[in-house]
Amino acid sequence: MALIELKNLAHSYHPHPAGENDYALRRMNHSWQDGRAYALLGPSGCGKTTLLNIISGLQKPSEGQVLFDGLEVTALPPEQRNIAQVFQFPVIYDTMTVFDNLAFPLRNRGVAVTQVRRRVKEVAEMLELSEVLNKRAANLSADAKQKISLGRGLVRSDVAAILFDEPLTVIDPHLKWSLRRKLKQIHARFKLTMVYVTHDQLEALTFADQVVVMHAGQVVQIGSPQELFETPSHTFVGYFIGSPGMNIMPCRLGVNGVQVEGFEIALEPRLLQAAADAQGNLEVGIRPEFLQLADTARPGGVPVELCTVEDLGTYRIVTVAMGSQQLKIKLDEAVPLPGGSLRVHFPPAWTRLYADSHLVSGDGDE
Ligand SMILES: Nc1ncnc2c1ncn2[C@@H]1O[C@H](COP(=O)(O)OP(=O)(O)OP(=O)(O)O)[C@@H](O)[C@H]1O
Repeated sequence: MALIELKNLAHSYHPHPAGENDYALRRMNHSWQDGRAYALLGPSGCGKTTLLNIISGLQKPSEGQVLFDGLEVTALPPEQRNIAQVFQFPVIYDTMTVFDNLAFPLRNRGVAVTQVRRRVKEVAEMLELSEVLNKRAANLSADAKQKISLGRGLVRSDVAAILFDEPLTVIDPHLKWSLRRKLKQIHARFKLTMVYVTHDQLEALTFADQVVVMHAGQVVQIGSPQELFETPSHTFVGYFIGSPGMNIMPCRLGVNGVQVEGFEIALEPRLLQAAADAQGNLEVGIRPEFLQLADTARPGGVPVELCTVEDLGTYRIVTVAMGSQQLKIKLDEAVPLPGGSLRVHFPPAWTRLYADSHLVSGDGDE
């Protein structure tokens, strides 16, 4: 498995790009660690497939380099990159048995018969294909065929990386859940370098230990699911991750924090100085999970009007109006909805500040 480095990488499908908007991928520099599972997550058209194809060699970037373990592979085709790929739709040999399909990538490389058998059995067991190993692939369901495709991707242990392009698209929703978990277990067991493209946040957050969030041809954050949730480094990550997404409101600097429509929202003291130095349009952000709703008996907070309460089983989404702004609050079903006049409290530890969409950090590294 390999360390993947992207150096000054950019790609435009235009022969003569005139400006940033002509780039499907804007200039980026990243190192993706050996043995980790990365998910490329973002909405349609943000450049995920372009980036995956550049890593696999299906697409040559118009600028920059791709390195595997320090060796440049930018101009090499996929077959010379020692990678495995799994696509949206099954790529298998219908006339072969499941065993022969799984064995194919190993036999192709002259792996010894006993080793082929051992590895095929191991992968088949993990993907629950053991029962059908001797059946012809042609007679199986679409789900089973895609599992074979996944197995063919996972069967070699000597590949630099395994690249997945929305591999669970054709899978039945019920099975999707178990396959996502399986892939995670397989990763934990074999420590494979995996890059997985998806537009589904649940898929990315369950599968990956590092999620690469993309927006308009740029990587806006690489982090663990927890980091993306707790400290989105870009407002796009705040909106895109979480359900509902982060509450984000325009604000200006106040005395002990920021002001939104004349109401003061406190910031942590270490963030205050950075806030004073920040340039650009300021916005304050907080996740619906961290806002607290109270009645007037609790001192402090910002007065709000109740708009709607959506009951979603184990929790409720409460929408309140704070002046002309609307805020979403996620309340556990066990927490009673306060009555009378309502106030919302913004815990400073969970209140984030953004300048021109980028996180203002109070850690002195901004
Ligand atoms: N072969 C191509 N020629 C010209 N433009 C392209 C080509 N392939 C992709 N694009 C454009 O590049 C941008 C990024 O596309 P890409 O397919 O990489 O995004 P994506 O995030 O994978 O989206 P999706 O999930 O819809 O596949 C889009 O604006 C797309 O229209």
